[in-house]
Amino acid sequence: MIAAPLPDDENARLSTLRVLRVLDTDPEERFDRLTRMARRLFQVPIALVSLVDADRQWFKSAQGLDVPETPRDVSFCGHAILSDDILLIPDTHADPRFVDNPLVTGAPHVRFYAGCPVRAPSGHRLGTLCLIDHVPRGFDEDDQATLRDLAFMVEQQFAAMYMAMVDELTGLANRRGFESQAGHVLALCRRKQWPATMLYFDLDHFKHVNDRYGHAEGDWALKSFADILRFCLRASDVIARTGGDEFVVLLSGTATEQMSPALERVRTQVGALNLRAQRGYALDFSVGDAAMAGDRPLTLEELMQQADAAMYAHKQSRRRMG
Ligand SMILES: Nc1nc2c(ncn2[C@@H]2O[C@H](COP(=O)(O)OP(=O)(O)OP(=O)(O)O)[C@@H](O)[C@H]2O)c(=O)[nH]1
Repeated sequence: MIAAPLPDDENARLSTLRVLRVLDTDPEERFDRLTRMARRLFQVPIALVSLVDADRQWFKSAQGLDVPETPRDVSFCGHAILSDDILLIPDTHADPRFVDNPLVTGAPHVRFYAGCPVRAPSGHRLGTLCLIDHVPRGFDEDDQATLRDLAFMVEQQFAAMYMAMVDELTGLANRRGFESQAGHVLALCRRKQWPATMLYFDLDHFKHVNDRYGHAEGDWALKSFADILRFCLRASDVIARTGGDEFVVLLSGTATEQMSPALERVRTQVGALNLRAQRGYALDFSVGDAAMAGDRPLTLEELMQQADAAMYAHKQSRRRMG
């Protein structure tokens, strides 16, 4: 058996999957309708919407299969997300990548597989719409076109989820996405009595960038700052653009005294960007923090309010200093 290599965009792909907050959610009719349709149209026993997570493939919708997930290293879909086109295995017994795969030699005895990648609007391939049969079979151009159409309909459902949770300009979570993700992470911290720190960033004199250099330049600055946050923080930190030039970050398992290196990295990268880009203005920000100690639980709203107030105080003090 040959396990699939990781796609080049694996980190960004996984963070898109996290932002969607779709993993381990209940079945939904809008996806089940499409897998039912696929099973009927192609006369196959199994049709799935599979999402490829770090170590597993998890099924958002499964017709004809009773397990909610399988390990990633045995998954066919891990291979299918490596390209934009359909992965077609007419007979697994004739394919050295799959002939001794446990999903072939044991249940569900995959003999035929066709998987069409399903992308988020950002372009990252999240998983597939796939068909499985217990006997080898052909799959002509017409079948492939139909599978692509159905996969497109699955993509539209993910696009709707994505738009509700993601800031289109920067690809970070939006306010709603942040509240959903951060709420979940904070609940985990409270349960485990881990500390957490919230950072609230607001760009300085950003209106001036828009007014003087134009909206497109303002957009570039916002995207650049978002990239810096992504680069400087851990994949497990929740990062969002919650308003025009406002960004928030929830660092989980991090006490206030441990968050300074992360903040220093952000400062250093913003300084480096200003030197490198020479756009005629210097990007700068005010920032406030709020901490939750492991033994003193706070709500997300309380943390956000405290961090916002601290940011405002920082901005005022910078203004006074000129
Ligand atoms: N280019 C661009 N600008 C935006 C976007 N959303 C909001 N803005 C602008 O962001 C600016 C936010 O300005 P403010 O927060 O009021 O003020 P500021 O100039 O940053 O001032 P201080 O925060 O007090 O330093 C406004 O000019 C908005 O029009 C966007 O998506 N793209």
